Amino acid sequence: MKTVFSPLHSRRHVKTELDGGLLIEPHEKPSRAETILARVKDQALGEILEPEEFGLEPIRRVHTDSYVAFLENCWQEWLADGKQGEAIPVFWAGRGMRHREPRDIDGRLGYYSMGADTSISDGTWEAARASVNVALTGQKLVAGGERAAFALCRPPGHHAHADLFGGYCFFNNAAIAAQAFRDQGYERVAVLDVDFHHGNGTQSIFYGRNDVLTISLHGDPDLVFPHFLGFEDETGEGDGEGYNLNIIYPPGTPFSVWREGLETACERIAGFAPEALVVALGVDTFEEDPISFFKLTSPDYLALGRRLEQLGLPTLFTMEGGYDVDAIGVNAVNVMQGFEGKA
Ligand SMILES: NCCCCCC(=O)NO
Ligand SMILES: [Mg+2]
Ligand SMILES: [Zn+2]
Repeated sequence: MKTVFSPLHSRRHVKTELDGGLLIEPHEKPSRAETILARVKDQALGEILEPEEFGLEPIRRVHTDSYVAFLENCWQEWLADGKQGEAIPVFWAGRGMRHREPRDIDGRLGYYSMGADTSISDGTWEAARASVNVALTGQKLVAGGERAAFALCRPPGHHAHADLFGGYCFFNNAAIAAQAFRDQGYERVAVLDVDFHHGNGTQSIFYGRNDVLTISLHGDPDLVFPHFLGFEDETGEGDGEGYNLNIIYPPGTPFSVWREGLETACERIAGFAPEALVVALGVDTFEEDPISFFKLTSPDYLALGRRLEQLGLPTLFTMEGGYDVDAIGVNAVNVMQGFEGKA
């Protein structure tokens, strides 16, 4: 299987993450991608390619122009406002307030975000753009005939809405790739999110549509991020009614239980009969993940990959979460090797 990787991921190098009232070293750190890349090489998974440049048009097929412009200029606006630290949203429109775009950078940061966990600094824009190019290069490989490709995306994307960043995400790499398939004539595309967290961004982007089926297995949002979306009664709206599926599990869920949800998801995908599959691959479902509460083990990711291959679909994997850096390489590459038949 080919892997797409961009050294530009390292331009995303924020030093802070607001967590528990402290500014901690971000969980979403450069070593995540480097560790996965090292495992890809160690396992000789296949050729490693740098991404092509696809420009802003594919991004604008999913994200609003104003949001794209905000992300491009945010850091400079923050500096121009005389701020000393990294850009962190702190003000949002609460209930009864107005959802309008302010001119002040503090207001704009809140207007375009869903939380304060995702600091911005120089290079965030470049890294987020490169991550989209990684996903789109993987999509091009699959559209060009590869059975599957691994888009080693960093920063991740599945929490990003059309005009919201957060959960360490800026551009929704999986959604942009799914839309690229659609724009290239694929009638139906499925996005399966196996990250521990709900793919709220992906859900929201396609919520009213029946050409892209969105499914996510995740920890109960009553207990974890994104907190305010991802419940099982969210099944789509309008033409999209029935084309969104959320499968929720409690703390301590092992693979033996989680795989039942995977089976439900696979059956729904088979019934939808898509022409391509995008897998938003987070491995924060791992038993040792520092911010999650499922109990998957490293061999389980081999079984996950094998099950996904049995769908028989052209498949693009976009890297999402996973924060046990010691294990992230084995776990992510196990999915690819399981897909390719490794026991
Ligand atoms: N800081 C709150 C948790 C952010 C979730 C990040 C993630 O892994 N999403 O898939
Ligand atoms: Mg998920
Ligand atoms: Zn996650």
